[in-house]
Amino acid sequence: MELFKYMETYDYEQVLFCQDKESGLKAIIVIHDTTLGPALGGTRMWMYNSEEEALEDALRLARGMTYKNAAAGLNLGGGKTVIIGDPRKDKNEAMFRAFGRFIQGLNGRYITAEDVGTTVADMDIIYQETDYVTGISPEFGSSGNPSPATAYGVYRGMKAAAKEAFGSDSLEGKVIAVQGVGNVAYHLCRHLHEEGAKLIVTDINKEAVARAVEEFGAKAVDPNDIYGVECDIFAPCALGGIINDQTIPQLKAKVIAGSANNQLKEPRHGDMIHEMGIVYAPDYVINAGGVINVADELYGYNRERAMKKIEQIYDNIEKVFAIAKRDNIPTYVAADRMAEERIETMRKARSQFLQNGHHILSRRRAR
Ligand SMILES: NC(=O)C1=CN([C@@H]2O[C@H](COP(=O)(O)OP(=O)(O)OC[C@H]3O[C@@H](n4cnc5c(N)ncnc54)[C@H](O)[C@@H]3O)[C@@H](O)[C@H]2O)C=CC1
Ligand SMILES: CC(C)CC(=O)C(=O)O
Repeated sequence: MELFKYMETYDYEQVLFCQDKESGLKAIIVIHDTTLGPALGGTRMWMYNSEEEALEDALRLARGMTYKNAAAGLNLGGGKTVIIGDPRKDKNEAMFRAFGRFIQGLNGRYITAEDVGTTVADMDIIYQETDYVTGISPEFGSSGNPSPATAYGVYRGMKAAAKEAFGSDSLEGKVIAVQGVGNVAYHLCRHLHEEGAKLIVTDINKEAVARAVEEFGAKAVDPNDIYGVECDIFAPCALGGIINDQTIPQLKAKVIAGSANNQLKEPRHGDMIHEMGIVYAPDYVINAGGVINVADELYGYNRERAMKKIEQIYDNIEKVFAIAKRDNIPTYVAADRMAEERIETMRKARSQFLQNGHHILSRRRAR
């Protein structure tokens, strides 16, 4: 990859490569855009096949956070970290302490939290070295694991998408195929089960599948079979890139609504599902519950306030559908438009010189 060319094309601000030999830390922090405020986005730990693959993932995820935070109405920019390694084997305290020091060095330009492969316990270690971490333990007055909040937001957004596709937002009796039943989807399945939906689940982790079968009466299928199952709604809740040339022809669902980041392999796949009449709830709009929850920590965490904002994901998804209809465009383009409009409006509103500029982190420091 020609990194600077790529950064220029998509307006990335900063890419940092961090290594610490003793602990084995190999991390890439990407800050995409800080127009709205400091960049907030989680840290993913994953067994990438190459450094190139890790860099590409970090770049895509960071840009997604700019759009996610803007669309959610947060005063935050977009960033993300990937740590190269196996989260089951390669973690150690020194690694997250070293990583925390790199974040502290950015002096608030980037704030981290959990993502795939990292946990509240990891964030607590990072917190030993930096103020700029969220999703830490409730004992520190924080919001803890963001996954239940993400799941609730996806549930709300899925209801809005169901209303668009079926004329009612009730999920009772709807058949919902869930790909990946990890941290987020476990809680999502609980909401869906409570509302009377019928669940079909898959995961490469057999224990996760067994839990969903036992607790929610879900039917299990093999990972490769999930795309083609007869269902009303497909909920991608594992990794990205799963709406692609191979999977689209298999889809039977009328709605795609799930937590995974970067669900469309390429933008043209968003066009393809649009032409098929599938109602697509754009990933970064529907899965913003977690970031809304952890962002509330910056004001002094208030669960009620955070949940109220997460409820609004229903309205945000409706807004996206309205823009898509108004401008006759696919929903993924409508979501980008909504986010870009907010960034541009705020860029203009905040363009005049201010001696002692105020931003979200100055509130945190004042406490
Ligand atoms: N945790 C959160 O609050 C947020 C998560 N997300 C996104 O949601 C997705 C899920 O996140 P988490 O639940 O936290 O991760 P997780 O790692 O707990 O769950 C993902 C599950 O997908 C399974 N999986 C992986 N590859 C699979 C495959 N090919 N087929 C079937 N299952 C597969 C894994 O075994 C795991 O159980 C990720 O894309 C993440 O970036 C987005 C916003 C917030
Ligand atoms: C706090 C996290 C849930 C934020 C993030 O990285 C995401 O939404 O993907």
